[in-house]
Amino acid sequence: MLKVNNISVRYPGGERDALSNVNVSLIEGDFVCILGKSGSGKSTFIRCINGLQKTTRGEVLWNNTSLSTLADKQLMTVRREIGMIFQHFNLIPRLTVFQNVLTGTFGYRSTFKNLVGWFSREEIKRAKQIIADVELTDQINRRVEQLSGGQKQRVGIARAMLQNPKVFLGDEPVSSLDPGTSNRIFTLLQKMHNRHNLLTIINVHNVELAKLFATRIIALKDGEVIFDGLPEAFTEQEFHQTYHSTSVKTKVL
Ligand SMILES: Nc1ncnc2c1ncn2[C@@H]1O[C@H](COP(=O)(O)OP(=O)(O)OP(=O)(O)O)[C@@H](O)[C@H]1O
Repeated sequence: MLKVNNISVRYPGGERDALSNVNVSLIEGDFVCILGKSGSGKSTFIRCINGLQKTTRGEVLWNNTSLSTLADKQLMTVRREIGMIFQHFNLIPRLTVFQNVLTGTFGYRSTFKNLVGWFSREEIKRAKQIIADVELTDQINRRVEQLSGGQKQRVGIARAMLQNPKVFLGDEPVSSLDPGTSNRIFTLLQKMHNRHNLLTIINVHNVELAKLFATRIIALKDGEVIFDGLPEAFTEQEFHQTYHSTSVKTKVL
């Protein structure tokens, strides 16, 4: 489904590669957590996967099609199948839960319909169902700026789900949330993941969460993959290598 083929990224003016020779193949059903210290390349990796960041070398293939060969419009079609959630939620604060969730349909609609805010009966029904799935029915008409962080992330998840995605990408979606709320958000992500047989890829700083929820862990260090395997194989030693040690030793299981 997703093949990351020996990619490297060097930002303009950068002294070293932000990502270096990364090779990964992922399929639907994989729930992948990306671990690594700040600056190890996690966000750059996510941005390469959805085509927001061009690679300096190598290529990202979705179902055997290289992102680098796609025109902007085709890239938008690929992105429509990728639901994104963000650390700072990226919602429209003055709009309600319902209105924010409905923006998840925008990739499928004409600019005119988006501008005038016309939604079909089917879109409205689905939005209400998904809001119920994330347990926010009682908040549906509240402005998003009045919600807690955990509730905002639920809105983010609902908006992404309305896109009908095949892939769920999260760039540190629980970094600003407390441990209990983070756990509940991951539980919800896992529920959506299993129900729709998604490919889920989440950057996370919390190793415990990764070990609890991921089916596969990838650890980055200085832009290189130093671990790729099952959560139970990510032991104290791998933890130390990822977050403390200066030497880079790859372990792919
Ligand atoms: N737009 C940019 N221009 C130049 N350098 C960048 C840019 N974005 C990231 N970098 C550099 O690339 C490297 C990887 O950054 P990236 O944001 O991918 O790391 P990260 O693991 O996601 O970090 P964090 O956990 O702090 O979000 C870092 O050295 C960073 O300074």
